[in-house]
Amino acid sequence: MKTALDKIIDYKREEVASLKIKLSASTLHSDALRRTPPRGFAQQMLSIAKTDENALICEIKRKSPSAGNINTLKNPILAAQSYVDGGAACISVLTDGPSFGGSLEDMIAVRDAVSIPVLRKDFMIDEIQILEARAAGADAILLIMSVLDKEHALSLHQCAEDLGMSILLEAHNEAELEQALSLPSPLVGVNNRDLKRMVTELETTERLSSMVPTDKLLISESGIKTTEDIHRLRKTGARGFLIGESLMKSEDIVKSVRELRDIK
Ligand SMILES: O=C(O)c1ccccc1NCC(=O)[C@H](O)[C@H](O)COP(=O)(O)O
Repeated sequence: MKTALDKIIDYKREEVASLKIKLSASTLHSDALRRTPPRGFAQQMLSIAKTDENALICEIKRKSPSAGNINTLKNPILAAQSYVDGGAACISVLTDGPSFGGSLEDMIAVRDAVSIPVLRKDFMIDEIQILEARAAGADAILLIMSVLDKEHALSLHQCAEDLGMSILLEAHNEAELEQALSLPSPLVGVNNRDLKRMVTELETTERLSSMVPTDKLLISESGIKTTEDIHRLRKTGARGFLIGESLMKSEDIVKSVRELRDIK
């Protein structure tokens, strides 16, 4: 049976095919190069983590396959501004429509409204999506190891790097993490959510953390809700945290971000 992730990748292939009919890679490439250079997403994460503070990537997320509706979010800019006021290091904006209710327009609006780096969170399988992301202003992209073999991940990594973007590499198990660690980006995310079984366990970061060398920044992703969760994850050496649902559901986003950021 197909998992939610398999279904997402199926329709991403269709989206990529239509994008290629609608826009040429060379036009997108010129648009991407005409943009002002990307904000340093990796630099921002690394410099905060170096001070032993928590570098939070706060996510704009309306709905998800695991949670259903999270926040109708009429204006993503308001949430993004609260993230900035709370002290987020960077912002991630889900741009997938069918499963997450996001759009590239959300990312553009957020990127224009804030001055911190912004990641286009989507399921990247083709260079054209990366060109589209940079042409729209994105500073960083996510590469999910479970949907890319090593060669494919390396070529997408190269494409993003050539455009000056930062790359967050995501792994959920030992083999994926090995693949992520073989790539140059210093940002290594361990996703606590098993995207195939849709189960979220913070133990995943605890189990895999010892594989991550000190010259990489370990970023724990998904299922992070409380100050206790951050306490627990900091013990693994993680100083980066990617948080969506719990912040999107918070009644006071600024306060929640501040609390999670300030935990030592
Ligand atoms: O969140 C999902 O249900 C999901 C399902 C299938 C593929 C990806 C999915 N999530 C993407 C993410 O990586 C999370 O949005 C991110 O790590 C934040 O997680 P959370 O704090 O649990 O919202």
